[in-house]
Amino acid sequence: MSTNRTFTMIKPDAVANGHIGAIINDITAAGFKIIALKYTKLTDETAGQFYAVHKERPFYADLVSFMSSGPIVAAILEKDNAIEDFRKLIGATNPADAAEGTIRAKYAKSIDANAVHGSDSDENAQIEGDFFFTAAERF
Ligand SMILES: Nc1ncnc2c1ncn2[C@@H]1O[C@H](COP(=O)(O)OP(=O)(O)OP(=O)(O)O)[C@@H](O)[C@H]1O
Repeated sequence: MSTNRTFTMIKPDAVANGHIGAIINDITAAGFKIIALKYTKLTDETAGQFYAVHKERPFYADLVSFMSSGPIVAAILEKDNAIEDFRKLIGATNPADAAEGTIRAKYAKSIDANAVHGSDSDENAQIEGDFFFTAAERF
């Protein structure tokens, strides 16, 4: 299992608000290399599968319907210390708590519409990347 990769999604709010380019620019400027990239849309079913770990949480239904409400961008990123550095780059889950200059501080509106996803472990980065990309789609 790779320890230098993470998985991200630019969520429907940030796509709808025209922030794809700015967010990808912030990501590459921070030293992440794009290994795979896809503009796509989740259905209720695929969003439910992706977030199955949160099934028992009170916000699960809202999260699934939000994540399938519009197109997203999915990507696998590579950098030393990718998981931790990417979570620093995006900031706290709730943009109200996100440090100045982080992606969520700049582009997110609320805890549910929080602009981006970042994997929380090497294991989940692998699982989440595999959810969206075949081996032939990684470069
Ligand atoms: N209290 C909440 N109310 C509404 N949505 C929430 C709440 N907590 C988390 N979420 C949503 O569920 C997602 C997953 O929650 P988690 O606790 O894994 O946060 P995270 O790891 O910072 O976010 P992500 O997994 O998207 O990077 C969050 O990004 C957010 O969109």
